[in-house]
Amino acid sequence: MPLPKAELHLHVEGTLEPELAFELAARNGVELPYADTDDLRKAYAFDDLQSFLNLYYELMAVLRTERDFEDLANAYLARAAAQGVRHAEIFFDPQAHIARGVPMGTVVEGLWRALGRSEDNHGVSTQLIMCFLRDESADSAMETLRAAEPYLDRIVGVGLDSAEVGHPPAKFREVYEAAAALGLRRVAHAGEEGPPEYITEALDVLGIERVDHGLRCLEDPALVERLVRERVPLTLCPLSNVRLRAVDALADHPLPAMLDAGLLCTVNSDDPAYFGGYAGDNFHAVREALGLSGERMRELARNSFVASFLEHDEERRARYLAEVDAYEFTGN
Ligand code: HPA
Ligand SMILES: [Zn+2]
Repeated sequence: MPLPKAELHLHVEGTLEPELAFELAARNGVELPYADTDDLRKAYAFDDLQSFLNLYYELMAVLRTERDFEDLANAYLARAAAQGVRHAEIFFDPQAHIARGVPMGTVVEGLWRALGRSEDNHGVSTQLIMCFLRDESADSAMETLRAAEPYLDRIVGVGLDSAEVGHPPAKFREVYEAAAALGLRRVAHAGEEGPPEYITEALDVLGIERVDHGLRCLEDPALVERLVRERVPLTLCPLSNVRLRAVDALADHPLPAMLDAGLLCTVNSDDPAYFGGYAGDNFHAVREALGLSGERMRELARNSFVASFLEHDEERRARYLAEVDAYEFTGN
């Protein structure tokens, strides 16, 4: 049995495996510019975030109907459950679908067909976090928030993703204020490729409660001190960092130093179909490459539940934490 964990940084569109991409392409009559799944997999060699995003947006063309989004989410939830994920807070990118003529309702209702039954079908509790594309305009983000208003009972919070450099968080001040006024939780990608100043700005201007990635905080000791003092969680994605060349190799990942510094680090998969693994694969990989002890692994699992948005159900959080404490260490 794998170590119980929460997944807090997972783009549902990034769980689109090549086999499902071809199946949905055939179902929807979408032509993919790849001969077969092997040919597609050859395109999974990235130099940086943008080279990944190009393929990520291209493959989304196969997602068209509610059933497509339902199938995508169910495929993820089955894999996540098998790797010990007990709770998942799942990002989605509505602007990338709306731009292709797929309405917000199709995306949210389709995902909900899987998420609404996830506890019964997969034993995984879920929440949805709607991300804005930071390389699109602030007006577009605000329109997206308005389009989501009929679905807010299904959305716990907002996030910010896509190409980071050149798109500082403050661009989205008003939309985050509007999201807060609607009672939504707030997170943002910051310090993945962008500078540590973007992390500070996301905290101060956007009022975020968790930092997605946040790796580059290490360049600013005062910021590290603040993140420790304020117990701000970081959702790290180690296999993603290797594939997008934020670190040279997993053995060089600063996770152990970050834990030693007292940062509230969590380990997540980001875009598992593209980066070589799901949540349990990331746990296993850091344990092997960095020689983490069982107690360190347990700390990461505990952190994932501590950092999750389970304030509406503290009993559940306590139950998950008790599962971590009771876990007998053999693998991950
Ligand atoms: O890793 C990521 N970073 C930024 N945007 C993204 N959108 C999907 N995955 C990512
Ligand atoms: Zn991400």
